[in-house]
Amino acid sequence: MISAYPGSAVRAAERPLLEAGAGPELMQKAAYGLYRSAAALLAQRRGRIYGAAVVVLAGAGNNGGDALYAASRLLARGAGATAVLTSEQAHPEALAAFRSNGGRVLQLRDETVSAALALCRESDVVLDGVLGTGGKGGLRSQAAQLAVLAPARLRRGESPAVIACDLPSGIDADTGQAAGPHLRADLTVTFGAVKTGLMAGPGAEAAGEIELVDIGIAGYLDAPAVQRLENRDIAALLTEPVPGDHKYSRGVLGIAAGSETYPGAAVLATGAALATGTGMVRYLGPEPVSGLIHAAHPEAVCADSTVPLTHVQAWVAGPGAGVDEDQRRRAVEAMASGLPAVIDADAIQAVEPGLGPQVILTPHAGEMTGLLNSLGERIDRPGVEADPLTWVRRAADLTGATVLLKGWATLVAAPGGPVYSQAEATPWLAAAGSGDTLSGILGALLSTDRTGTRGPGHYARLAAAAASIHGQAGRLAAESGPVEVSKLPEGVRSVMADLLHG
Ligand SMILES: NC(=O)C1=CN([C@@H]2O[C@H](COP(=O)(O)OP(=O)(O)OC[C@H]3O[C@@H](n4cnc5c(N)ncnc54)[C@H](OP(=O)(O)O)[C@@H]3O)[C@@H](O)[C@H]2O)[C@@H](O)CC1
Ligand SMILES: [K+]
Repeated sequence: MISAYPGSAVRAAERPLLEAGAGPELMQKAAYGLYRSAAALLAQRRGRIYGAAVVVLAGAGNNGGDALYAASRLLARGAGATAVLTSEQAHPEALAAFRSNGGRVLQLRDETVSAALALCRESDVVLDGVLGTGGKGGLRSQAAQLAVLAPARLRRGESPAVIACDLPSGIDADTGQAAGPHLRADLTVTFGAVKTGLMAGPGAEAAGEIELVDIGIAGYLDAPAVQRLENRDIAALLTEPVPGDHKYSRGVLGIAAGSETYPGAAVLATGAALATGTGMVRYLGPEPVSGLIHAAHPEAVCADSTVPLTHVQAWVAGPGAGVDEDQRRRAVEAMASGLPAVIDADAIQAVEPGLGPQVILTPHAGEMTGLLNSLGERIDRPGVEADPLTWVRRAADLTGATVLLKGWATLVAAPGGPVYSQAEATPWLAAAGSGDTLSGILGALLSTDRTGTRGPGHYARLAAAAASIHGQAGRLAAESGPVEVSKLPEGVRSVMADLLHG
């Protein structure tokens, strides 16, 4: 499990150590961690550090100090380095160490911006030390013009790789908001604790991979604000069939999805649920959709029945339901059933406050905007996308349901409880039908759930697990070309096999 803390909490945890005079020691630990990550990346990209071209973007504060000390160590290994100073001040001791190891310095001014950008583009690695947890707002003045730098991951492996020191400059360390122009990275090397701003919204996109450097403050931190499940956490949430099980004891998933207008959503949700592993799928919906499901998945049991008359352990309602009134009624009944229920897509419009955490709403940003406005908030879609951490918490608190907000980092909030962030997905999953498969995966996990723990956040953890399985399946599929959503269940089966037996 990865635990994340607001930048303000990390600063508070550092305070007693700083007051005890340990600031320089903490900075050396941070800088050494950054140096090691940069050295590993350079060794991987070009075989050796000797002769590498390094650019340090250094702001006025300790963040720039970290980056300058890290670059000093690279200079000592034979790299060449230039510091681009984005402020009139720089950390004095770190800059002196950098100069004495042979580093060159370029002061960023209007007339040097293009030279600085050219240096970056010709380098092997850029260390972004403009702003860390002390940054307020986005990049200012000439530094804002550096935001055009594209990390190598966006440019098919070309140089330079960008490494963010603690967090990408211009990103809010608490919320992940970009308060204006900001830098983006291939790798963020973060100190003391992962910041929540790396787990949500623009910050999650800008961070790239995340590496944590222990600087000895973990003991001073309280409970994390955001967590991320790793595969061993997900494996502990899964239930495997045992000898003596039958289809009903394993768990039955009811799916009230699809309509004559959008029949495919029901087929996709059913396929994903079966690939995740459930005892049986009972499908409720119009006859033409049942026919398609039978053709693709003969093991599904289909009926045009109601929710109260159908015996299942969990529900999925909403994908592809469109304006079908019967499917809308089934979604309302599923929410009222007391059973775990995934409420997706069109069914989200039927949400009323007063739900329980066993109801899991799975909106994308557009559906989230509609939901929040129906609950009395005044917010538009860009507002939700800019600060998804705030809004996913708000939606969970307003509805009483668990809320999964899809995105580059998918966020899951339990009402009043923990928040999870999963960022395993690939941009290839931004495709029609992708959300339907996520519903099926989550429905299957809920239907077979026998972990017996129902503490706060239990349903949020299962939803986070589903988001991770979905993302990993997408990545696996993307390895062999563009992702075809109807084939995603094959990837889901592989991911499940690894989780269960890996
Ligand atoms: N504390 C510790 O123990 C350890 C901290 N560590 C490291 O320190 C980092 C925090 O360092 P920090 O507090 O010095 O703040 P930092 O992020 O470098 O920037 C502040 C400077 O920038 C300025 N400034 C603010 N906003 C601005 C903007 N938009 N555009 C331009 N300038 C802006 C601001 O000036 P102001 O505007 O407030 O006058 C101030 O001069 C942390 O992320 C980690 O990397 C590690 O070494 C481990 C030990
Ligand atoms: K930074």
